[in-house]
Order: sequence, then structure tokens, then C-alpha cells
Amino acid sequence: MASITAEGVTKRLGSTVAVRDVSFTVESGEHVGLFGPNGAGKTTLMQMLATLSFPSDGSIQIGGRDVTPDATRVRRDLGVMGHRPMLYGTLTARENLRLHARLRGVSTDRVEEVLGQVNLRTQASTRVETFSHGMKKRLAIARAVLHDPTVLLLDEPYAGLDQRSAADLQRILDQFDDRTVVLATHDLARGATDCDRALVLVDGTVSRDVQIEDSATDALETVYQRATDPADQR
Ligand SMILES: Nc1ncnc2c1ncn2[C@@H]1O[C@H](COP(=O)(O)OP(=O)(O)OP(=O)(O)O)[C@@H](O)[C@H]1O
Repeated sequence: MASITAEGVTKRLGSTVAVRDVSFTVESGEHVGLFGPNGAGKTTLMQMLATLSFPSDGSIQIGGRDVTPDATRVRRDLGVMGHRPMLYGTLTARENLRLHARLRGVSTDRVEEVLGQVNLRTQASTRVETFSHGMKKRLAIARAVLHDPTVLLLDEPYAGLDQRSAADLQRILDQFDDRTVVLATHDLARGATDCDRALVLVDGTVSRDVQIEDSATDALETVYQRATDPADQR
């Protein structure tokens, strides 16, 4: 069953066409990596999937609902981890999650469960402004999954993390393997491991839409290179 359907999606930002006539379907439980060079339109597309902005033309359906009229309902199905962690530095990790839990109608038991899933139980009473980047990322994941969404949208989850923190985060994300995932990243190796399929965006359009066989980073790198190198377009 299709979890996400984008049909002819275009997004104009001032005089820039950031996303141009993009169409794709993501099946329920599928993990799709969104790859592309700087300025390709990944964040713009992710923001539309997250209902933070809306297509100028075309439509996006998530869980069978059109995001434009039904954004409030669609958001219940979405767990979003964007560039900014959306956390309050002066609150503790637990207080941050309890605040979101109250807004979402989620129990405090679920807060404790999720703190455990992201390995932050022992730091739960620490103010977030003292957290490392990696700890903030883990808490941002906790916030994103708190209401048990069916679709996870992860924009550059590994950005700024060292190898160990990235590996820790990847293990945490593995726990949410049963969800539909759209993951935008420049990290082809982690993207190949995390995803079943790659969409390569170039200049706002989908240049490649390929399956990723057995976490094959080399094959993905070749596809990426051919899609993005003007001297190697074929
Ligand atoms: N608010 C804005 N106003 C005008 N143009 C914008 C705005 N935001 C982004 N753009 C332009 O839209 C295009 C796509 O940008 P976007 O941030 O979606 O790319 P990206 O693939 O996420 O890049 P990166 O990998 O650098 O994060 C770029 O040409 C960018 O300059």
C-alpha cells in the first residue's frame, strides 16, 4: 500500500524553482533515501512532506490524505527530525519530552520508554543546553517517535556527528525499521545501509530512482556520480 504519493510536485521560492514536477510513490514500510548535491531541493521537498510548506503545483498524499487540506490530520502520522532539533535548552530531556507528550496526548510512560530506546535514561534529568550534538540528535529522534508515527522524515540525521555517534544513531534508528522512512542525507554509505531505495535529486527533479541492493554503497556511489556529474550524464 502506498504510504506517500507525490504527483507533479513543484515548489517555487521567489524566482527559484526549488522542486520541479517531482512524482514518486513510497510504499508502506519502505525506506527511501533522498540524495543530491547542495541546492538540489532535498530540504524543500522534505519540508513539503512534513507539511511545513505546501506545493506551488501538484499534490502530496500521506496515508491516503492530501497534505494541503488535511495537514493537521497528516501530522499525527509523521515523525519529523529536521535540521533544527526543536528542543528547549533550559529544560531537561525528560521535561522536553513531557512537554511534547502533553501537546500530543501521549502518556508519561511512553516518555520513559522512548528515553530508554535512545539511551538517554541516565541523562534524562540533565538540561539539554549541556548536551553534546549527538545527545541532542538522539533526543530529537525521541521527540520524533514519541507519538508512534507510521512515517519518519529524517533530514540529515547524521550531519555533524562523529563516526561513533553516527553509528549509535544508526543503531537507534534500526529500532524503527518497521516504519515508512524518508531520509535525506549526503552520507551515501549510511544511506545505502538505511535505505531500500534511492531517489537522486538534481536541480529540483528526480534524476534517478533505483533500488539499493544489499546495502551496496559502491553501486549507489556510481548511480550518484552519473546523476550529478554534468560530464557523466547518461
Ligand atoms: N527561502 C528560500 N528562498 C529562495 N530560494 C530558496 C529558499 N530556500 C531554498 N532556496 C533555493 O532552493 C533550492 C533548493 O534548496 P534546498 O535547501 O531545498 O536544497 P538541498 O538539496 O536541501 O541543499 P543542501 O544539501 O545544501 O541542504 C536552492 O537553489 C536554494 O538556493
